[in-house]
Amino acid sequence: MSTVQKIQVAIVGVGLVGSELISQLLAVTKPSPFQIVAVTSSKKTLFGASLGSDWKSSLDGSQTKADIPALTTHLEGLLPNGKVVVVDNTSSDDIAAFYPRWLAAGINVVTPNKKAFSGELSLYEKIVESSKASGARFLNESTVGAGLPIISTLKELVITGDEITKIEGVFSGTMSYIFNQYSNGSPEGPAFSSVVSEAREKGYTEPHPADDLNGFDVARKLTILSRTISPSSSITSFASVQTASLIPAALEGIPTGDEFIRRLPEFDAQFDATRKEAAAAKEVLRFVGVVEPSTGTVKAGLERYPTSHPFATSLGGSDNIIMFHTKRYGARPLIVQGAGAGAAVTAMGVLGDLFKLV
Ligand SMILES: NC(=O)C1=CN([C@@H]2O[C@H](COP(=O)(O)OP(=O)(O)OC[C@H]3O[C@@H](n4cnc5c(N)ncnc54)[C@H](OP(=O)(O)O)[C@@H]3O)[C@@H](O)[C@H]2O)C=CC1
Ligand SMILES: N[C@@H](CC=O)C(=O)O
Ligand code: NA
Repeated sequence: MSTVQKIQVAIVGVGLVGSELISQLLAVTKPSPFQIVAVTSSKKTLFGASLGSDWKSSLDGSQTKADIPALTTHLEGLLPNGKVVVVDNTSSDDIAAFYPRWLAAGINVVTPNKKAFSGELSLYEKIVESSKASGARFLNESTVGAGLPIISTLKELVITGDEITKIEGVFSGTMSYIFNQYSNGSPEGPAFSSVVSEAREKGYTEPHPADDLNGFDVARKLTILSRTISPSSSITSFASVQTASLIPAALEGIPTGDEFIRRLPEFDAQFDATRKEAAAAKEVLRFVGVVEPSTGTVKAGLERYPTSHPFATSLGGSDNIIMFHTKRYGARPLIVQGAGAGAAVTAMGVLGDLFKLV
């Protein structure tokens, strides 16, 4: 009788999403197709195939320092036993830079980290080439819309020959939460800084919330979508996306999220004036993104919508709403909506990608 080989999973990054992913992996119905072979924080690594719910204390007690090149060598040694996958749950450029090496070696990559797919085109091209050469896959569903089926839907539209005319929507769970709370047509409401803090406490923001408020997180998602439509998309990096930042000039470049959040209340009056202006016109504020391949338009910014518009009436919590306008779907776009941030839904998207390797 042949034994089914388990997929050997190495987890890099055990913050909100990484910890939740481990919980979801440990809860997969037995016999699980997965075996966790390594867990790495920014400081330590734990090797071993018998991780249980006490993995955090085991990792804390590990004497093995975090060392990605050493982890890579270890994983290469496991390839003869069956498929190996690295799950990158960091937001690190340094970890993203390892993807071409992993893929070239035959190690699959699954990740919610947007950096590799939205940064310099040369890194993205190396990733695509390395994957093609070895057959190892990179899967990144949770990079856009967290667990919502955005990347998989787009890939299916493209591969079946539909023509994407426009993708538009609310792509940031943080921005969605902030403006759903902050701007509902009334001139009064909570302070801007307080809703930003709430979004952070709920686990929606990037490790540094400025990466959400400057629009870069949305610009990265739009870059990923553009490259998914066409790997030869002309976007050289997310930095070339037309993006309107919400960060007051005096708060640019603040190194830590804590200090950024502490100083934000200084600018509440400025944001309040924008809310009042919108309310006076019976409009709400929403941070939206657009990709229009035919014109090469890729842009993200704060827009005003009538209080009757679906962006005003149908969004709650951290909802994303993404509308795919295509030739086949004609005048009525294909719409995907739901929570677009948070540990549970993001880890679910990552786990869903892992199942695609089974
Ligand atoms: N939260 C969400 O709703 C969503 C998140 N994502 C993406 O998921 C990823 C993780 O987000 P989240 O869990 O919220 O962020 P966290 O900040 O909670 O977790 C990130 C973790 O990565 C660790 N880390 C950083 N560098 C390294 C390294 N070199 N080696 C190993 N570990 C490292 C950090 O450790 P340390 O603290 O020690 O530096 C931290 O624990 C990000 O890329 C984010 O953009 C995507 C969709 C939604
Ligand atoms: N910070 C991001 C997390 C998901 O990508 C967001 O708010 O959407
Ligand atoms: Na998604």
